[in-house]
Amino acid sequence: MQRSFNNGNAPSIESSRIAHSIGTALDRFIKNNQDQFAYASGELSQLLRDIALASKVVNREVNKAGLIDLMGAVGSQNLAGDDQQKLDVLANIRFTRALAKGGEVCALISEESDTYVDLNNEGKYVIAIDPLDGSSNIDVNVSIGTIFSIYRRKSPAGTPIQPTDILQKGSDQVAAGYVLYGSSTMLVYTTGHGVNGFTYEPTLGEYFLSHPQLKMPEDGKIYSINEGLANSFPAAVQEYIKYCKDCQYTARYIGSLVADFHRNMLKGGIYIYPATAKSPQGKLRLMYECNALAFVAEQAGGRATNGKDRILDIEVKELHQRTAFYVGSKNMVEKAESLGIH
Ligand SMILES: O=P(O)(O)OC[C@H]1O[C@](O)(COP(=O)(O)O)[C@@H](O)[C@@H]1O
Ligand SMILES: [Mg+2]
Ligand SMILES: [Mg+2]
Repeated sequence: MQRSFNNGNAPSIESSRIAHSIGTALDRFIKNNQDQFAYASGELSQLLRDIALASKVVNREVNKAGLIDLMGAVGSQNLAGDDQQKLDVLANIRFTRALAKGGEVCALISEESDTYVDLNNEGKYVIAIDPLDGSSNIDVNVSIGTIFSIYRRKSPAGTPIQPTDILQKGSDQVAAGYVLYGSSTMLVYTTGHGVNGFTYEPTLGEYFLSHPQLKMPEDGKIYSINEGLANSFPAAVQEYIKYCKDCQYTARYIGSLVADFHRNMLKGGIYIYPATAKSPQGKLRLMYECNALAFVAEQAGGRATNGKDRILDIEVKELHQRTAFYVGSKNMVEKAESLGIH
């Protein structure tokens, strides 16, 4: 299949290089783009390979969750007070094990763990992860995901982990991305040199480049927000929703952040989870949900804010810190900001 990248004009060298890289296996792609990583590329390869490996196992379990008794809750709650689903816990185990075995990670921050977990003290990286995003959709066979942020530790490898290693701002991320377990399974990530998407080929058991250099349209006609909570939204958010309706935009809300974000990145749109009466700080977590998607969004030409600050500039004070989240097409987020969202 030949894709034209510039409306039928003679493809530029860059676009034909990109066109021909479609179908490149993830490992090969990382090797071919070693210059894209500030640190020793072997370490990034290993880290992404560990995340890809765990996601393949989780993907297999997600696909047959109903058959292998992986539906429903385990009876305990995480620190956020969410009922932990069996797949939340299992995905957390799969990623923790794969990253521990890989040896590159010294500390793991997870939605499903109250405190960070020490892995390999010689490791140079800290990872924040939402092992299973969209938990309310697990039992109803709707797309779910995994979200990850990768940081370089600040303290020397082999020394005790310091708070400064853990509580890093989003702008300190060296790589970030997500896995989407949808009609197909995709791994999408950035190392600060654009965003690339890989589709999983289950018979070969490998991810292949399918969406090179993803760009988020600057404008869109889709808005994603849980309007069931509208009565407790700030006035400016209600005003922005009215603006979207007046423009006859399309309302789309899956209820899985990764899936709503991914659609809006491809088609153009805005995802909003504001502060509400129930969650006055917002619902979503800065370290393992918003920072990663904000990095991906900005690298794809989009924008991410809490209404006042750029998400990536927000100081991190605690592991499970929440934030209001407005992310998506640049002009749509700016429009919402111009109405005074906060
Ligand atoms: O049900 P609500 O309040 O609309 O919240 C849905 C949001 O909460 C989340 O499910 C939170 O993530 P987890 O499932 O990882 O806890 C997001 O994926 C989703 O966008
Ligand atoms: Mg989540
Ligand atoms: Mg989760």
